[in-house]
Amino acid sequence: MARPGSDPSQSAAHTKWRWRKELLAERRRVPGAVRFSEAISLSTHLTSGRIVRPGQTVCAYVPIGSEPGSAQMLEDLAEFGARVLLPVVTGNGPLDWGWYQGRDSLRPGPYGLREPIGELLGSFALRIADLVLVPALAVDREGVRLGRGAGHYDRSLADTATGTHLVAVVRDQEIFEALPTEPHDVRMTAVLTPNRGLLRFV
Ligand SMILES: Nc1nc2c(c(=O)[nH]1)N(C=O)[C@@H](CNc1ccc(C(=O)N[C@@H](CCC(=O)O)C(=O)O)cc1)CN2
Ligand SMILES: Nc1ncnc2c1ncn2[C@@H]1O[C@H](COP(=O)(O)OP(=O)(O)OP(=O)(O)O)[C@@H](O)[C@H]1O
Repeated sequence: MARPGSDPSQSAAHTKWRWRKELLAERRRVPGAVRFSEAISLSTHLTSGRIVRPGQTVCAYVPIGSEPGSAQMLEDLAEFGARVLLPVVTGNGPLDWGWYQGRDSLRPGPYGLREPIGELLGSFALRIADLVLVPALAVDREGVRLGRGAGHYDRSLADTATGTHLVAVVRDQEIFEALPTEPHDVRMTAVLTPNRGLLRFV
C-alpha cells in the first residue's frame, strides 16, 4: 500500500483520514474467495479454545462490506459456547449492546450495519465482556488502532473493566510499524489476523 507519510504540517486527524482512504481502497481490491477463506481462518482461531473459552462473553461485530470476518463467525462463536454481544449505534455517545440470538435476530441499522433486535442492555454491558473484538482498518505495533473515524469505539472502550482483552481484527497486511494517534485513542491489548492468529501487545 502507498502509505501516507507523517507530514508534521498535517494534523493527526487529517493523516488518519488519508490512511483510511488508502486502506479501504486496498480492502475493496481483495477477491471474494480470499475474504471467504480469511473469514474461515478467523472463525477457526476464535473457536480454538486459545482466545475465548465456552461460557465467556465476547463483544463481537457483524462484518459489513470488506471488513474481515463473516456473519458465520458469530454463529461459530455461539455454537462454541461463547455469549455474544453486538454493538448498536444509538447516536454520538458510546455504543449500546444487545445479545446475538441467531442469524434471524438481526435487523438493518445505520451505515449498512446489521444490529440485534432484542432488548438494549446499555453502554455499560461492555463491562461484562471478557473480550472485545474491535473492527479496525489497521493497527500498529503499539496497539494503536485506526477505525472508521466516527469515534464510537473510542468512546465505548474508555468504559471497559481493567483486564478486558481488546482485540483489533484486521487482515495480515494491516499491521503497521506506527499509525497516527490522538490522545483519545484507546490502545488494543492484542490483534487477531487470519494467518497469524492472536498477537498480544501487552
Ligand atoms: N461491523 C461494524 N460494526 C460497527 C462498527 C464498525 O466499524 N464495523 N462501528 C465502528 O465504529 C460502529 C458503527 N460505526 C460505523 C461508522 C461508519 C461506518 C461506515 O463508514 N460505513 C460505510 C459502508 C461500509 C462498507 O460498506 O464498507 C458507509 O456508510 O459508507 C460503519 C460503521 C459500531 N458497529
Ligand atoms: N473518548 C472520546 N470522547 C470524545 N470524543 C471522542 C472520543 N474518542 C473519539 N472522539 C472523537 O471521535 C472522532 C473520531 O475519532 P477517531 O478518528 O479516533 O475514530 P476511530 O477510532 O478511527 O473510529 P471508530 O472508533 O468509530 O471505529 C474524533 O473527532 C474524536 O474527537
